[in-house]
Amino acid sequence: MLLHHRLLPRLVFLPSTHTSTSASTLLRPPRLPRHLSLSPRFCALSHLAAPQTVDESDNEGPPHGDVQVKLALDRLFVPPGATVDAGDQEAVSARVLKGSNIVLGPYARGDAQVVNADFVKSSVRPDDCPRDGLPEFALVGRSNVGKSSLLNSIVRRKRLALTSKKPGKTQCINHFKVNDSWYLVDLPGYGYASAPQEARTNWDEFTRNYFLSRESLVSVFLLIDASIPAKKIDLDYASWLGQNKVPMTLVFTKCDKRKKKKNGGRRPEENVETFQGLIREYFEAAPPWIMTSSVTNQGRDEILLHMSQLRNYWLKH
Ligand SMILES: Nc1nc2c(ncn2[C@@H]2O[C@H](COP(=O)(O)OP(=O)(O)OP(=O)(O)O)[C@@H](O)[C@H]2O)c(=O)[nH]1
Ligand SMILES: [Mg+2]
Repeated sequence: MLLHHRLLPRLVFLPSTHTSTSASTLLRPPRLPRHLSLSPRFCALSHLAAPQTVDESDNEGPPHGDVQVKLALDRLFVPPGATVDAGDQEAVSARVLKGSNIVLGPYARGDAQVVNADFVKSSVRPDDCPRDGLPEFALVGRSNVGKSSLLNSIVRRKRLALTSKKPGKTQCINHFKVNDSWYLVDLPGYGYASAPQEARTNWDEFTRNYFLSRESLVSVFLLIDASIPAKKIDLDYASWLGQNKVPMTLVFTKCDKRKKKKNGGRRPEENVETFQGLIREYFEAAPPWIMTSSVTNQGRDEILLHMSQLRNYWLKH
């Protein structure tokens, strides 16, 4: 079993019981086999979250009283080691990171600042990646979604990772070491329509092999462009990560883009809400998500705190 699977308790898929609407049918990821629903290993950690009921009655009538508390808590990501008291919603909401559903737990400590960051190497095969076993986070998403820009924003450097207006800029698995103790990994994007089919498939396979084989991978950060409506390819990617039990955080990018007309008439917050609604149908519990902008640095400190708690938990277990 890969070490990083220990961070999975809240990222288990659930086959959807909802009836389809026309919008969600268009974007619906493939149905998941039943055996991927909650396993005993994950149940052992279910005290971390309020219990969830998934029968059809959940859809009947407006939530009220205890039910409302329960539904709200179900939408939070409660990190390993944290407990949530369903009767103390105020205390819980004080621990939720701004622009996210991520609750700050006991593993978030004072190591969430970037002191130094260096490019280490580009690898063309998962086997070529650094072998020092330090924990790492991989940034993946459609070409041009802003992976390299987010990396630069996180480490407060303008050009540590190369960015471009043209999709397809990043090639290979690029490792950047932060504070001499953990890695940020910049990856090639998926879904670049102008790339030759063969090259596109190879990069995709290459990235997915890395996710499946890399023992020091703490979590994948799947970037979604919040300035445009939800794309099926992103839901499919999230679905694939879930089916393969790869821990993930959804990172919404370009949240500074507010020109309604240019962005199909919808604000980033609306696109984020829609994406979450679609993804909720397939997860037993909400995956962690966070809103960011590499232009305003929105979400930068919050991402660092989230990474810190995941890393500290990973190192201790
Ligand atoms: N407004 C805005 N633009 C952004 C943001 N992040 C990235 N961009 C722009 O989006 C374009 C692509 O950014 P990159 O960081 O190169 O994207 P990438 O995902 O690394 O792309 P590939 O390496 O080609 O897969 C660049 O023109 C960036 O300036 C953001 O948060 N807000
Ligand atoms: Mg890039």
